[in-house]
Amino acid sequence: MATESERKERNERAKNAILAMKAMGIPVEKVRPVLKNLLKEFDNNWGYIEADNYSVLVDALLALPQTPEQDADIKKENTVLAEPLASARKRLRIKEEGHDASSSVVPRPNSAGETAQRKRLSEEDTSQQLQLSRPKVKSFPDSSFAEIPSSQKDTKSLQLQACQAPNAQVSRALTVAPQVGPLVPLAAAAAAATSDSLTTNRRDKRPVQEKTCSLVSYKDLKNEPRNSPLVPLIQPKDEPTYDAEHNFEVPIAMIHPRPLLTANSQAHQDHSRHANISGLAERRKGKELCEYASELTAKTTEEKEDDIVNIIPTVEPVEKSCVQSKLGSASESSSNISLQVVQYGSELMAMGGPSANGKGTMENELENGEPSNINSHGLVVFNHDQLQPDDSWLSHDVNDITKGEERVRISVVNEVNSERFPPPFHYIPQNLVYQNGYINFSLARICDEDCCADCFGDCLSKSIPCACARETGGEFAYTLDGLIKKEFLDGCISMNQDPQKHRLYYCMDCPLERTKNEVRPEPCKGHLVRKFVKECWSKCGCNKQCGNRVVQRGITCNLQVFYASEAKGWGLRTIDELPKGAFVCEYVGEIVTNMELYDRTIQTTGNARHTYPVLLDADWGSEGVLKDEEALCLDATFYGNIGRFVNHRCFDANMIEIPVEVESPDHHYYHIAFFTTRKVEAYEELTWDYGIDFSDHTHPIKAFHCCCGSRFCRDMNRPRTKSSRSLLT
Ligand SMILES: C[S@@+](CC[C@H](N)C(=O)[O-])C[C@H]1O[C@@H](n2cnc3c(N)ncnc32)[C@H](O)[C@@H]1O
Repeated sequence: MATESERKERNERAKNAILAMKAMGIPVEKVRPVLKNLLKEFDNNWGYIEADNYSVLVDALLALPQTPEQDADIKKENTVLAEPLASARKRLRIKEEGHDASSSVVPRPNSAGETAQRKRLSEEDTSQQLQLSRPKVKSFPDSSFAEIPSSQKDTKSLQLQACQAPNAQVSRALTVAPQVGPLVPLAAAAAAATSDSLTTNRRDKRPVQEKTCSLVSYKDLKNEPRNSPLVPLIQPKDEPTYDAEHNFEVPIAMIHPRPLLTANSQAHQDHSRHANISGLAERRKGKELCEYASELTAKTTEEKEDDIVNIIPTVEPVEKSCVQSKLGSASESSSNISLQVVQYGSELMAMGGPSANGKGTMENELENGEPSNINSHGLVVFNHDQLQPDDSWLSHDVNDITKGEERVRISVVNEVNSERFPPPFHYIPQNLVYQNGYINFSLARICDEDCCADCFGDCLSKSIPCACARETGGEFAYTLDGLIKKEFLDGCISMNQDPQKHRLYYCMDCPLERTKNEVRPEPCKGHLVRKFVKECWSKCGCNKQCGNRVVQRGITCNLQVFYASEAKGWGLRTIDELPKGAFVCEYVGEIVTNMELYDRTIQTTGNARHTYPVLLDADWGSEGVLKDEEALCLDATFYGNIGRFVNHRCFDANMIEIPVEVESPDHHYYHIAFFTTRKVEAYEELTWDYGIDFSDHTHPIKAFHCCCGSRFCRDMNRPRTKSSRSLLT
């Protein structure tokens, strides 16, 4: 048994080794298994490992495969560490024979601790940093945004771009971005835009003569089964529920190392930069580094060999069913190590192949708390996927896809197939201006009658509603329980389900049509005028806990990203039961102008998986002629929140999108907030109606075949089940 002081000393030495490697740009998780094996190999003799600035360790690490090809070669071996260990042993032998030939084997670190190879790496890093802040999408053939009439025909104001079904093998095409300039946070955009903003106009609207939209009642509704009166909403049939028992613990977040050796990944670059600027991420990394170090040394002793992986509990449990399904087959996974190459656009990236339970071994290990690949000596043999230098950027944190950006953790599970993570994107908790969108958050634009400067505490507790309730007819939209009021909610549901009963505005000069054809735009197809919720904000006197501040407080429900089905791909579900009218999350993305969206769309490849830009047109009708920079939408393809995982359900979705005004009285910009349309069971999938017109065959981009499972499904070409066929007859 090691004494306490020996253990401490080992911890210290392991930490130093890891830090030394980290300083050279080698991530912790790459160092860990190699160091572990070296210690085993050298009978815990640290002297060998520390000699010559850890030269044995450096050599072993540099001998690891750096490319998928090398990887594939070494894959023939049973253990990927065989070669580095052999090389380390050879070095040691040479050393013991008195010939330090390290420089002829691998270039030694120079005084700055940098080998030629590492120097090349850091040069690559720098050149990547000089590239762009956002990825470019390849072109969608014939993908004119202008030709997106589906939601218009459906009378919903959400403009959705079709994207490829997620079960397609080739997903999105993230490549190096065009030089479009940095993202501008909303506050910065606002600051830059305040010079002309001093106005007391309630909405900063244009003069009356500019008003060019006229109120026209909606006719010409096509073919949808929406004439039916409001029907009681039904339980979705395709959304699994689980016997939830919250008594399992999951390991702490995976570390996201500084990426190495990526040839062409802009998203990779962004990912690491994003992680670096996050104080929380840094703190986590520091914590994990120490944990890795102590875990490593603790496990190199005889007495700990059987206990290779520590389970570090986190605060968030996952449901029993998920974990149980993995536990069942974890032990089989060690024999099933394969390399799967997945194409992302033009880039080939190696990803961990599935284990017997359909999951990567690392994932099994992390989630089960069991090392999935322990050899006869009790050593952890890391699979290729765990050692791939360039797949780290692909990895979402399965324990918290938000990476600490939200108040709650949101885990990722896949109980269906071996897809480990959703495609990469940057998690942002709030909308960010991409570039040209004009958004002005100046206090001066909010006049006194548009806020409740004299309020104190909680506006909802007052007998007379404050000024902020005026937008919603003098009554607050929220109940004391923080739910959206039934009448308000039912009004919104009815607008979606029965649009013909509601007003449509037709722009004289529609921004959407302008993007399609600037010279000769087609007539406006019409926009629904939606009801807004107005929340109290910073110019109000109430406090942050005021009941009229719900959306701005962010996500509070326990949610989970899960693999919904092969047909639909990833989805979002609630872990707890939710009452009707509960705020779930916002749809967050980059705020782009319709012109910018159009440019993006025409750069997108035909087979890219594209998330759905959502048009912010809820108040276009009352705004006169909108300038390009005022006609906005949200694109969550590259930057988004969990809202991007919400799948579509025709007609009776359990969530609805409601426009919420928070910082700006200007309804060009607002928040799109999802509220439940009914009680939602624990582990039920959360869905919303995208408003797609599946019968619109003139659309240049084919919509997915809807597998929503609703008896009101509008997609006549959907894959039919027996029961849905019988419903039609
Ligand atoms: C906004 S994304 C939703 C998240 C997506 N499932 C994923 O894996 O990232 C929209 C895409 O999800 C898929 N999808 C959403 N709802 C669907 C449905 N009812 N039936 C089939 N596919 C659906 C389609 O591929 C669609 O293009």
